[in-house]
Amino acid sequence: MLSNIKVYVRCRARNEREVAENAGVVVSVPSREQIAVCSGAHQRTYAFDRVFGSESDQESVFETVAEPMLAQILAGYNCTVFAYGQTGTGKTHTMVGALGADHSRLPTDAGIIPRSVHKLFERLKSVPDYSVKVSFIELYNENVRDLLGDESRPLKIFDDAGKKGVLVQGIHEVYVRTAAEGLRLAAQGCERRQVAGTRCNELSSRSHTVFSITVHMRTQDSRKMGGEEFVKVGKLNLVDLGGSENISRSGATNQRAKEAGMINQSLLTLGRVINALVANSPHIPYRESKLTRLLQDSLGGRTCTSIIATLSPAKTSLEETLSTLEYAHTAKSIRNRPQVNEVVNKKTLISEYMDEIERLTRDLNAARTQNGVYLDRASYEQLCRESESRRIRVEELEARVGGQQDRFERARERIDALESQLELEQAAGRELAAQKERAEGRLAQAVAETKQLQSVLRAYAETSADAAALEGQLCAHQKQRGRLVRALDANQHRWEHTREHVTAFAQQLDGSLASAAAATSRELGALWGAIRGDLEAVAAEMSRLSSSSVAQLRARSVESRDEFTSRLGVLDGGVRERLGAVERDVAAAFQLFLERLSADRQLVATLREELRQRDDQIASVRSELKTYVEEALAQHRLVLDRENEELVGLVRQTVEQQAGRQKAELSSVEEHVTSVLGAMEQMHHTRPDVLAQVDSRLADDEACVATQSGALRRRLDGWHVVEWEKTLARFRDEFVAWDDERLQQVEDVSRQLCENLGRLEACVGELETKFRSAVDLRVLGLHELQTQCNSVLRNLNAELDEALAGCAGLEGESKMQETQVAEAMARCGQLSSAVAAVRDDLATRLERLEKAFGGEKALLKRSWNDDKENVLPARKERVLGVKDGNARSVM
Ligand SMILES: Nc1ncnc2c1ncn2[C@@H]1O[C@H](COP(=O)(O)OP(=O)(O)OP(=O)(O)O)[C@@H](O)[C@H]1O
Repeated sequence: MLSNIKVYVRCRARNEREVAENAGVVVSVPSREQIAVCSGAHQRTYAFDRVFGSESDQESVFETVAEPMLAQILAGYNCTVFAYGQTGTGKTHTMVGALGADHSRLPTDAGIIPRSVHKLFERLKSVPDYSVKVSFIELYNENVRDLLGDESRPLKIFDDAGKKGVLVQGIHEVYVRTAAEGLRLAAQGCERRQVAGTRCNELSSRSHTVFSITVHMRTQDSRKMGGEEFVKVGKLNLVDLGGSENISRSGATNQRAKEAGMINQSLLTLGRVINALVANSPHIPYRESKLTRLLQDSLGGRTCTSIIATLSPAKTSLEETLSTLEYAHTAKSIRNRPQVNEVVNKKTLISEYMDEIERLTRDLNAARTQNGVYLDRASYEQLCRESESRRIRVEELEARVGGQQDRFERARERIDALESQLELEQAAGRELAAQKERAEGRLAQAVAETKQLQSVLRAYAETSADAAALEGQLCAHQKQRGRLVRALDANQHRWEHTREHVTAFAQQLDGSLASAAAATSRELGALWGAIRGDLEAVAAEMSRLSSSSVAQLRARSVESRDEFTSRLGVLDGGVRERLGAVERDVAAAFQLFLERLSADRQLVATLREELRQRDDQIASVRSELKTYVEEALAQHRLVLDRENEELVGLVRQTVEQQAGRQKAELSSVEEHVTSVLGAMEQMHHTRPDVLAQVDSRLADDEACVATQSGALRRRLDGWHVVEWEKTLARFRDEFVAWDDERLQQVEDVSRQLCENLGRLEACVGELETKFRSAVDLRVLGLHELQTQCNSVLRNLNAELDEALAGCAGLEGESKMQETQVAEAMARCGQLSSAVAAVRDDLATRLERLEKAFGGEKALLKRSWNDDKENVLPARKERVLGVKDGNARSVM
């Protein structure tokens, strides 16, 4: 039945290079079966069996493309999946993907090959008897190379006329019993594959590869086959084509350009084959390239085929994308005629065995007729293949040992890295310890300062009694000072009073003087009136009297004058007396005032002296207090120094103890590392021994083979053919058993090595964990210490703040007291200067009064003397003249 080959498209997301180039996206997936490409203003849409966008994962691709094929393989069909596309679009990712280190499990990114192997073995669980073999070849520069066998020998492709297919001569097909084995071989083949970095792909495949899985299944179908047993064969070819590459764009040169040229050439032929198939051309150019020869059966043949075309969405790959889509679209029209492979029944098998016996008989005859061991070509080739297989096995084991050596090296490198990390950690630890020491130093300093402050506070507290006493003294002095100030105030009062008194006295004096002057002028007026009356009476009498009586009158006048003189004398005496009394009063008042003044002066001097004494006392108390505090501070500083030293010693001791502990831990870790390194070294040294052991075992094997073949040769002489057949069969069995045993031994050695490595890795892991936990523990310890230090520092700071606040309060109080004292002193000074000013003012006023009084007294005296000397005689003369005139007129 004809069926079209299935074509799928997978478009990945933009890769890093395309993102860096800011390449636009020209591909979109409108539906599960369609893909659209924008080419300028045009958009082209292509339909396929399924389109996978960038979001689709490996599992969905496998489930859609490859999983359905597994059922067909188990039904006895040949199936092929191949990936086609521009370089770097994800062919290898789709076909191989991730293989992982543990081949018994599938990584998430596992591609079609590993998933097919796993799924196949899962499905085969229901098949009673089966065998699975895999092969892996690559087509590199038009040479077929065996990726599981000898790569250096190119394989030949020839047509298998009987089976109507293409055979690869000498291909190494390895039987696998588990999926893990299949994956291991796939990984081994991938490692051997030709890859190189190009501008488009860092790990570009430079070849086409075919990974084939062949399944033989023994089944029994009573209905169809008449109960006969038969063997069914199915085959899955998984092809990862090399990427088509625009050499001018990829910038490939030399070897890379040659590889790209070869890949492009074979892909071109593939395209021509596809076109010819689609066009139903009578000639299909399969033989034009080895690729098309290998894929001959998959393209237009009896195989179920699927193609996955891979694309980049970037605008920069538009040309290649369109070309790939055209290619894939054309391939959709290829029609295959899938057929079940021929089943092999028992008869066929017997006839195959007969052929084998015949071949062996030919060997026997050849051995009989010639000296030495002679085999026919097929047996020889079989033996060669077996020997080659053993050689490959040895190579594999060597590679495994090499791999293990690499792992050893890596483990050693890890240990080196761990050691250097350890050193770094140690340095970091040292740095941390130094930091801790510094922090502790700061802490110690803070503690010392705090203690100092505390001791100062204690000193304050301890000396509080003395300070209180001193404060009491200070208070007493201040009270005394207050008293003095009050006394000064009282004194000022008294001064005020005295001043008022002096003013009143001066006014009184003024009044007395004024009344004395008024009395004197009154008396003088009365005297003058009396004299005038007398003179007028004398003049009247003189005018009446005769001149005779002039003498009489003259006598009377003399009498009057005498009387007047005596009356004047009386008046003078009275005035003098009054003036003397005033003078006495003034002198007494002055005396009193001076006495009071001197008493006040004395009082002021006493007060001043007292004030000075108080000030001296305050100063002495203050200096005493200062000395006391200084002494207390010095004492406490000594105590603090001692405590500080003790604390530093304690901290140092703790740090040393901790450092010792850490050192011990580190040295134990180092010892552990050294022991592990020693063990590794030992293993490293014993590795050649193990290899030598393997070699010697192999040599033994070879010797054994030689012995066996000698024995065989000896036995062959004279043996009957039937016996020979039996012996040969036995020998084969023995050989297989012996070979298995040897392989087992080698595998044991290898397992042992693996176990050692595992132990070593566990040891390294343990060491690493231990080291990490030690480091973590240390870091934790340091963190705790830091937290403790921080909290202690915080507490100390709080205490310090409190202490400082207390000190500030005390200082404030003391300053306030000092200010009060200073203010009081300033007030005293002001008062004393005010007192001095008042005193000076009073003295000036007294002086001025004295001067005024003295001037007035002198003026009064002068005017009195003047009057007495000038005015009174003139008046007297005038009176006498008037008296004389009167007397004359009388006469
Ligand atoms: N669908 C995808 N999802 C995630 N990564 C992808 C996808 N397709 C390709 N890649 C990544 O792109 C890079 C190139 O892919 P890959 O090697 O499979 O390309 P290629 O077509 O095989 O190239 P070449 O032809 O040069 O060998 C790889 O790193 C691969 O992991």
